[in-house]
Amino acid sequence: MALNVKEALSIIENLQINLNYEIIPIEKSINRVCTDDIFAQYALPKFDNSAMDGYAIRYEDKNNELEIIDTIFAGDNKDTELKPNTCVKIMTGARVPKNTTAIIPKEETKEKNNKIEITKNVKEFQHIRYVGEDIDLHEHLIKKGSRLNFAKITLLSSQGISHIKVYKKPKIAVFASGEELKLHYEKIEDYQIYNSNTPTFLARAIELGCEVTFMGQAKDSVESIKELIENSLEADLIITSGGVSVGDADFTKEAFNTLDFKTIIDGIYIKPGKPTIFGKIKDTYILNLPGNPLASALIFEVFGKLIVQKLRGSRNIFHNYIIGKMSEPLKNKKRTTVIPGDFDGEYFTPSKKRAPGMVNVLSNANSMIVVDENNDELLENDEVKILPINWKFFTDIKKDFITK
Ligand SMILES: Nc1nc2c(c(=O)[nH]1)N[C@H]1C(S)=C(S)[C@@H](COP(=O)(O)OP(=O)(O)OC[C@H]3O[C@@H](n4cnc5c(N)ncnc54)[C@H](O)[C@@H]3O)O[C@H]1N2
Ligand code: MOO
Repeated sequence: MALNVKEALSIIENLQINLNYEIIPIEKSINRVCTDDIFAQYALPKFDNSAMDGYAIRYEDKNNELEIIDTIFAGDNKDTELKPNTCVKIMTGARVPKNTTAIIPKEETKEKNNKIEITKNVKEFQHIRYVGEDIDLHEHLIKKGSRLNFAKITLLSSQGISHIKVYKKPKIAVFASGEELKLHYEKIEDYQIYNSNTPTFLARAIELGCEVTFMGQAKDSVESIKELIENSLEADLIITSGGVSVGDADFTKEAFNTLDFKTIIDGIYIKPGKPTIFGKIKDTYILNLPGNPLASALIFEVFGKLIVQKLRGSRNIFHNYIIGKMSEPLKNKKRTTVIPGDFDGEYFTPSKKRAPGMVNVLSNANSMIVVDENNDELLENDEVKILPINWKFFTDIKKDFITK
């Protein structure tokens, strides 16, 4: 029996998955998910140091002439101590001498005969970077299940962590079925169409951090589909499309059933894409999406992406959204509906053409909204929850992005 959207999402949220891990150099960990919480093993800064090239002084001496008693460079290991009416020439990043309570930038001093005079107001403790003000010792730096990106790599390298334990990339196998389909590099007859779904899911799974295998294309026979499924059982997830509705050539379900397929979801009350099937053979999950290209792509965005997040070991297994406004009104029929569209940073404009069988929709859409079955009309300027699809957030319109 078909499930509603919340029920289907909750099943995905609660999937119990055994994840494998590996240890890799941090430079190679971009977009991977870490298996453990990571805590700081060093405070940062490790020692009180200067934020400016200039002079370390005792604050109470600020109005006096100060004798330069030493010079300290970043990386020096000196234990110089400031005595009354002395100062130390210091470079940015160098450890401050004992008793330092202010750093005076070079350009705020006059130097003559190995002495300095301060020419500007001084605040106590100015330009000193204190131990631990950036990172405390034992601070929780990275949460288990976080995606590693350049900024997390900043943290890891600043701690001298060279290798990190990450979950293995999920293995995704993709194939399609349908006698009318030809692969994009094959010759095509007038009565045939190109298989655009398989390359779509291969590309999307790579974008989402998976390792993909293209398994080929099944013919419309139980035997052929069965062979492809059996060949794909090393994968963590098989994504296939087509053959899920009630047509005479829809053999996918039958092929699954001969292979001890355990159904987890059999249909979701959503439009498009109601005839979606999700299940498992042994340890391999199978997402059988509808053949219609837009329907399958949108179902993948709403449900498939979260399955991938689970398989990646990510802690982020829920959709997030941005609030925007409708740029135009929209009618909704009595079904929870996924509407692709374009969000310009303020307004969401539904894609003009969006029939389930179309291919020319998502290349011009950066996001989607999911409209509740009980909401039969959205008006212009109504607030909506916008979920990202292609979300790099650059635009072809030059905008003034400075907050004034
Ligand atoms: N009598 C009914 N007919 C249909 C129903 C229904 O409830 N009762 N549901 C409709 C809905 S909704 C959908 S969605 C489709 C699902 O069909 P299938 O998943 O069985 O897919 P196919 O019949 O194989 O193909 C549907 C459509 O998509 C094209 N297609 C399939 N695979 C690909 C591919 N890899 N690349 C590009 N295009 C593909 C295929 O040529 C068909 O046009 O069923 C409705 N019918
Ligand atoms: O709901 Mo079907 O999945 O219209 O395309």
